[in-house]
Amino acid sequence: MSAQIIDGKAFAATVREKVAAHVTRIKDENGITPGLAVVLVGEDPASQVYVRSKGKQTIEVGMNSYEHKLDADTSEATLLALIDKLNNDPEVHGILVQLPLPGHLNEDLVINSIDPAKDVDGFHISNVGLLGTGQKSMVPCTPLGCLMMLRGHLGSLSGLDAVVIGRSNIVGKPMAQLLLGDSCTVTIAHSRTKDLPDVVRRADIVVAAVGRAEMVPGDWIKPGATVIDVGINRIDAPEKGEGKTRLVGDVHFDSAAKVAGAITPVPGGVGPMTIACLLANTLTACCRANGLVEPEGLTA
Ligand SMILES: Nc1nc2c(c(=O)[nH]1)N[C@@H](CN(C=O)c1ccc(C(=O)N[C@@H](CCC(=O)O)C(=O)O)cc1)CN2
Repeated sequence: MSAQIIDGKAFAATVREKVAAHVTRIKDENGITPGLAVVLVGEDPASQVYVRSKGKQTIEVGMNSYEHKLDADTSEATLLALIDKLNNDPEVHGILVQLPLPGHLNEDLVINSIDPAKDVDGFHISNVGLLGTGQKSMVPCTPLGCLMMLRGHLGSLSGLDAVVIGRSNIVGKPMAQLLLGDSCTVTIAHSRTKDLPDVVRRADIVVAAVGRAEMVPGDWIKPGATVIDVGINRIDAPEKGEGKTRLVGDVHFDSAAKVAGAITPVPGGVGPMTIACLLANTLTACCRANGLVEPEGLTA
């Protein structure tokens, strides 16, 4: 293995430290405590873990955490009424509805009912439009975390060839916008892209966000490229014992690490940055709502 490992846990710890320091300052100087409301509908086990972790980390950086756990059969009207209440609560600066939602709920409708200024996920159509036009917005947490790690590792991204594999609204599209904002030449590749291996081989930066275990092998990677693996896929691991599983990314780590200049691991890469950036976004939303100076280096 020759690639440098980009340690997402260490990056996330630094982000949380910066957030905590700024939270202390605005509490002391302005008497304001940022508050994050997280809404979970249903009992999806992974979502329960993420929501618990979000609540714990919110409190650890000194912010207020408000958790709303609703039954899986909650009606759309009930969920929208809760969001309306949170939109109008001055103690709540950030609102997040954990995804995925149960199938009977219209995800777009729910997300677009959140006050864009409190939309710490950056999924509201207003924030999508602001980001796409290079204006100040709330930036989706996972792509923001990827950008912070790329900047931290490479310094300037200007002029680099970047390929984003995956075109989801949550990761692929906003990631491409952020890379463009940092003056990369950006290609968005997806399941219909012709000659995907050749497209990836041209890239100085590869962001893999397709959700297919180990889909990108090392021989697709340009020597020295920086590889950011967004995928979190659970696969069988018979080598660990019967019925055991392990997490892998969208990139085949062992072969890619032999060629890349740097690579994020799974777990311990992009994932921890997602929650750290949620805390950063909540702080940013609080500062904007109160006309306070925004913390430096915590947004795009
Ligand atoms: N409203 C939202 N819903 C979802 C988002 C989101 O950003 N906003 N992202 C994902 C889930 N997610 C946060 O919500 C998330 C996923 C993974 C991790 C993480 O730290 N992963 C670890 C591995 C965890 C494990 O062992 O299973 C890692 O990669 O090291 C954090 C947050 C979907 N929903």
